[in-house]
This record gives sequence, C-alpha cells and structure tokens, in this order.
Amino acid sequence: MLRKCLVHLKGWIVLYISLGFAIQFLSSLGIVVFQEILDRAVEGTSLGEISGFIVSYGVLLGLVVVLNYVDEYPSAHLSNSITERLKILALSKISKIDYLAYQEMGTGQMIKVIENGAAAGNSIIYSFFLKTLHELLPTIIFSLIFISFYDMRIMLVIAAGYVVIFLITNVLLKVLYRIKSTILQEQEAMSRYSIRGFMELVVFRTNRKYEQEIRKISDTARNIIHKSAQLQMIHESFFAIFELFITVIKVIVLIYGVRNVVSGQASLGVMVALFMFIDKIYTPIAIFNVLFVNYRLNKVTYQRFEQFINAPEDRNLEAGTAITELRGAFEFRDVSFGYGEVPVLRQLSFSIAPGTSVALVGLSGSGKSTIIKLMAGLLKKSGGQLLLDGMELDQVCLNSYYEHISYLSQDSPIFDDSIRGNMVFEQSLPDEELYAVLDKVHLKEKVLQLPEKLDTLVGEKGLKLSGGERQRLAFARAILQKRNVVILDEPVSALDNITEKSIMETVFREFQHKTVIIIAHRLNFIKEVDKILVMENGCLAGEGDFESLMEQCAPFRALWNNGRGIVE
Ligand SMILES: Nc1ncnc2c1ncn2[C@@H]1O[C@H](COP(=O)(O)OP(=O)(O)OP(=O)(O)O)[C@@H](O)[C@H]1O
Repeated sequence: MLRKCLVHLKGWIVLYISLGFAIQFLSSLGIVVFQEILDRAVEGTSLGEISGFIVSYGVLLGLVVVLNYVDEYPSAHLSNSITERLKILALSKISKIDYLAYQEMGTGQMIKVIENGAAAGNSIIYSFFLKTLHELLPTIIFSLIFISFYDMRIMLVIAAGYVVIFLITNVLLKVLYRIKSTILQEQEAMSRYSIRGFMELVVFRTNRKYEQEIRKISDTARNIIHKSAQLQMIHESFFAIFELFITVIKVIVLIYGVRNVVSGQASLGVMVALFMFIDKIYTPIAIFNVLFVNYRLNKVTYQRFEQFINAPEDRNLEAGTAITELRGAFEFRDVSFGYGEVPVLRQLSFSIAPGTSVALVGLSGSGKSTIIKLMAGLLKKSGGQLLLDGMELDQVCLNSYYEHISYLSQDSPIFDDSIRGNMVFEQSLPDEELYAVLDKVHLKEKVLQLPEKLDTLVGEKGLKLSGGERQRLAFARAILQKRNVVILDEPVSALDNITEKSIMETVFREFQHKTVIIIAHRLNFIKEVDKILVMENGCLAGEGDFESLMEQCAPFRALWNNGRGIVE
C-alpha cells in the first residue's frame, strides 16, 4: 500500500531528496570555503586577495537559504499528500469491501483505524524515510567525506563514536519502545471510549452512563500523562548523554588539533572546520534515533490500517456479467446462509415472478433482512442457487445490477446531505418534479417550511428529520429512480397508521408492474401484495396469498391474529 503511495508521488520524492542532497553539499562546501578564508587571514593574506572566497562563501550561504525555502514546497506537498492519499485509498476500499467484513469491523473502530493508520503511514514515509534520505543521510555522507579530506584518523574516531552512540541508544530505545507501546494502547482505549460517548448520546444519557464513562476516560488520561512525562524524561536523558558524548569527542579533537596546530601539521581553519563538521555530523544521529522509535511505533499502527486495506472485497461487484435490462424475476433454490459458523437460512426455496409484489413476514430474527441482503448481493449464499432473471446472482456484475434496483435498507436509507441530494444524488432535476414526488409522500409542506427548502441539510443519517420523515424521503428517492426492482426493508415501521396506509397506496400505485419486495412487521397492507412469504427460524413456513395462508399456515395466522391483539 505504501509502495503504491510512493509510486504515485515518485516525481515529488525525487525532487525533495535531490534538494536535500544539494542543500547539504552546498552547506558543507560553505564550511570548507570558510576554513580557507580563516587560514588565509591567519597567514596575513590581504582582504582583496581573499575577496573571491568571501563572495563564494556568501553565494553558497545564499543558495542554501534559497534552496531551503524552495524545499518547503515539495516538503508540504508530500507531507499532506501521503495522509490524504491513504484516506482516499481507504474510501476506495470501502466502496469494494465485502459487506460482512465491513459489518464485522464496525464504523467507530474503522474510522479510528483509518485516521490513525493514515497518520502513521504519513509518519513512516515522510517523517522517517524521506526525512532520513533528504536530510540526515546527505548530512552524514558529506560531513564524513569532507572530514576525511582533512584527517582520516578523525573520521575514524567519529565513526567509532557512531558505534558507541548506537549501543547506548539501543538500550534506551528498548525502554522508550515499551513505554510508548503502553501509551499507544491507552490512547486507543481513550479514543474508543470517546467515540462511543460522542456517538451514543441518547443511550448513554438516558442510561446515566456518561458519569462512569468520563471517570474511565479521566483515569486513562491520567495514565497517558504520567507515561508521557516519563517518556519525555528518557528522551531528554538521551540528549543529555548524547551532548556529553559529543563534548568528549570535541575535547579529544581539540587536544589533537591544538597539538597539530602547535607543531604546524594543521591550520587553525582546519580545526574550526572540524569542529563545525562534528556538530553537523552527530545531530542527524540524534534525530534519527527519535525518528526510529516513532517509526517502530507507527509501524504497529500502520499494520492495522493494512489489515483493513487487505480485507476481502466483494467478488462480483465489478466482475461478472453486466446487466443491461432487468425483468425482476428471483428464484431461491435450496439457498443456505450463515454468519460465520451460525446457520441462519436453511435450504430455502421460493420464487418471485417479475412485476409482482411480495411481502416477507415472520418473527424478529427469522431471517427476513438476511434474505433481502442476499437478493441485494451484499451477502453471498453458502449453498444452493439464487437466480436473477435465470442468471446466478453470484455471476452478475453487481454494479450493473444496482442501476436497475432501488433498495431502502432498514438501518438508514438517508445520508448526510440536503433533501435534494438525498432524492437525486448528483443528478439535476427541476424543483417542480421533486416537489411533485414529495407531495406523493406527504413531505411537500414540510420541505416548503424549511429555511433552505430542498437544499436543507438533513444531518448525519438524516437525524434532523423524524424517523417517519426519513422513511418518506427515502420513498421519494425510490419513486424518482423508477427502477424495475424495488426492495424495501421495513419501509413503514416509523409511520403512523394513517400515513402508512396512504404511503403504501402510493407505493403500490407507483410501482405497479415492478417487482416489489417488502419486509413488514405491521401487516396492515398485507392483503394488497401478490404473494406473502412466511419465515420461521430461517425456513419458509408458508407462501401464498392472504386467504390461502390464513387457511393453511398456522405461523402466519398467529402473526396476523397477534398483530390484532388476538391470541390463538
Ligand atoms: N452481522 C451479523 N452477524 C451475526 N449474526 C447476524 C448478523 N446479522 C443478523 N444476524 C443474525 O441472523 C439472524 C437473522 O437476522 P435477520 O436480520 O435476517 O432477521 P430479521 O427477520 O430481519 O429480523 P428483524 O425482523 O428483527 O429485523 C438473527 O438471529 C440475527 O441475530
């Protein structure tokens, strides 16, 4: 995944790293020119004779400043692009993910994984790899090369210093890593509690759960603060040890340098240049150590994002036979389905003729929504045959199928957009046409009263509308879509009896000669449908019209009579 991201940004990456090398080369060259100026001045050379060096020094420093400024653009571009690119990849994954895998993850958890993962991916590529290649590596390379020109032995002492630093930091890294892992875990727990609290206002408020949740979050926050302070102290101890170490190296070089300057083996300029290079060469190591700890921790976070990105995809969303026309005939032949190991539908067989209306009834948990999700291609059967116009649904390209169906799901058919957006998505239709349909679902007056009318935003999951208004708005969309197959999962559960009657009359009128499949708990309109399928514990307990079922199907009779308050 990160590789994909890198390939996408390769031009910017090459530019960024090249600029890093150029900046470090020029700034190292600046030190050498400075050394030349100093040595010539000590030797008594006139200002006129060294003016060429002084100009070169000024130009070099100026170039470094300009390049550092230019460098900001690819730097900002890359740091922002990586996070955004990973988020786009995540959304594109959701568009194809297997529905069951999506359900198992849960939205709250998924948002956290994507947010943290995209940030971690950005840190891995930008803050670790790119920063190392752009800044740290060229600084070390050029400093070592230039030092070796002055004195090979000093370069060797510095290289030995690297080994000592590596050993010390490795010990510290282990401690840091342990503490940071616990902080990460605590942060994840805190984020889980907060998301839960943000999302479940009604449940938590009415169950008086917030007090307990806030207490739990406060305890976790206290732990995070304590551990973070500990971490900071260890970080700082690393820098203190590091500074001490550099001081020792500097003293060694000073003694060595003074001896050489006194004996005439080295110049003052060379000594100053060496000191400048020592500072330059060790700073990247200190930075690298910090970056490396973060890299290791980010890798753990990123692995979770990768698991999400590698989740199974819907196998026939894009593949399979494309449908150009849909009659709307369904046939279940011994279809079985289970969630994991738990069987839900057992060898189910029934058929739905094109252009007819069918109601799925049965007790809660009997498998009605599961059947509908199988028909919508969201779930995949584990056995038997599910035929659509005589074709196995598993072989059909679902994206082409979706162009011919309207599906109103039970959970929330309304999304965070305007009334208009919810009716037509991106399509542009005249307002009169939209109001005519809103009139059919008894929403016209309501919409006209809203401040922004059709452009009023309905909030996340349509929360600014009542449950019944949401259902009616969803109906308006289905009416406008004019599809041959209409699948409705509990479309009137939130409506009062009077509105329900009127809306169902509209449904039967608007969707006449279309295949209409409705799940219903309330059976008020049940006599209007062509066929009723009665579900009981994942099996078909009966099928037929109202009269025949009342005669022959005891479970249906029980549903009907209980609905009217009559116990059999
Ligand atoms: N994602 C899931 N994972 C595991 N089990 C599930 C899942 N979704 C549904 N089930 C189980 O499958 C069974 C059938 O559920 P389904 O939603 O199809 O019933 P239903 O008849 O539509 O119920 P209701 O009328 O209450 O909506 C139930 O026992 C339910 O607990």
